[in-house]
Amino acid sequence: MNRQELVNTIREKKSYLCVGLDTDISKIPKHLLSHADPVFAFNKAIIDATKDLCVAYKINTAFYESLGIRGWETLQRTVEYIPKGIFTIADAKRGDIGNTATQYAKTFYETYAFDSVTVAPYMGKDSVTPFLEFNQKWAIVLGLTSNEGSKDFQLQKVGNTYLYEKVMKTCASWGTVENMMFVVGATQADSIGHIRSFLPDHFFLVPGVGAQGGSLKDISEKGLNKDGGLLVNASRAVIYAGNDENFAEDARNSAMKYQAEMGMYLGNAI
Ligand SMILES: O=c1ccn([C@@H]2O[C@H](COP(=O)(O)O)[C@@H](O)[C@H]2O)c(=O)[nH]1
Repeated sequence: MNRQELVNTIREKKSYLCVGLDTDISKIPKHLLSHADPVFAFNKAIIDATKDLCVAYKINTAFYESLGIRGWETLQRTVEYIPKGIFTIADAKRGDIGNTATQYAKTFYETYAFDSVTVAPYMGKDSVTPFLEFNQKWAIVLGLTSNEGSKDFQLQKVGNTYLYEKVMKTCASWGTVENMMFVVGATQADSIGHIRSFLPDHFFLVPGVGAQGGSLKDISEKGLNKDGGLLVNASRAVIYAGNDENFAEDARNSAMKYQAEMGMYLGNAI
C-alpha cells in the first residue's frame, strides 16, 4: 500500500486505529480450541468484528513463531484473510547484516505479502536499507519505544542529543516518507511533540495505549499531522476486551470506542 492510499483510508474511516493480533493461544476462548486452527478462528472473528473500524492490523510474529510451523501457517492464513485496503504490519523487529536483512524483507514482503515490517536499527545502515528496496513496502524503524527499557539506551544522551533522536534523524535520511515509518511509544507522550517537530511528515506507529496506559488524547494532540500521520496500535485492550462468549462483540465495542475518539481528534483536520 502506498502513502496516499493509507491517508485516504484514514480519511474515509475517520480512524487511525491499528488492531494488534497478539494472539496468545492460552488466552483464547476455550470453545475455539476444537477448531483445526484455533488461533486463526480467533483472529478471523476479531478481523470480521473490527475491519470497518481500523486502518491497520499488526501481527506480532512472536505469538506465531512460538508455535513453530503451525504458527507460521496461522500467520499466513491471518494475513491473507485481512481485507485488501487495510495496512498490514509484521511486527518482527528484525535487523541483521545486509544479505540477511534482504532475506527478512523477502520473508515478510514477498512470502507473506505484508505491507510493512518493524526493523531494529541498532546494526546501522546496511541492516535497514534492504527493507527500503521494495515497491510500496515499508520499514517501520524502532524510534522511541514504549517500554521501561527505552531509558537504557534510547533516552541516553550522545553529546547534547538523545540517542533516539540521532537514530531517527539518521534513519530518516536513508529513506523517504513513502517507505519509512517510526515506532514511537504512546507512553512517550512528552516526547512525541518534539519528534513531530523534526519529522513533520513521517507516519508513526504508536503502540502502548490500553494495557500499557498511554494516553490516546496526548499522543493525538501532539502527534497528528495534516495526513493523520499516526497508526495507534491497541492489542490486548481490543482482542481480550471481554469474556469468552462475546469476545468478538466485546473487541468490536472496544475498537469502536477508540475509533470514535480518533474521529474527534481528526475532526476536519485531514
Ligand atoms: O515500543 C514498542 C514496540 C512494539 N510494541 C508492541 O506493540 C504491541 C502492544 O501491545 P498491547 O497489548 O497493546 O500493549 C505488542 O505487540 C508489543 O510487542 C510495544 O508495545 N512497544
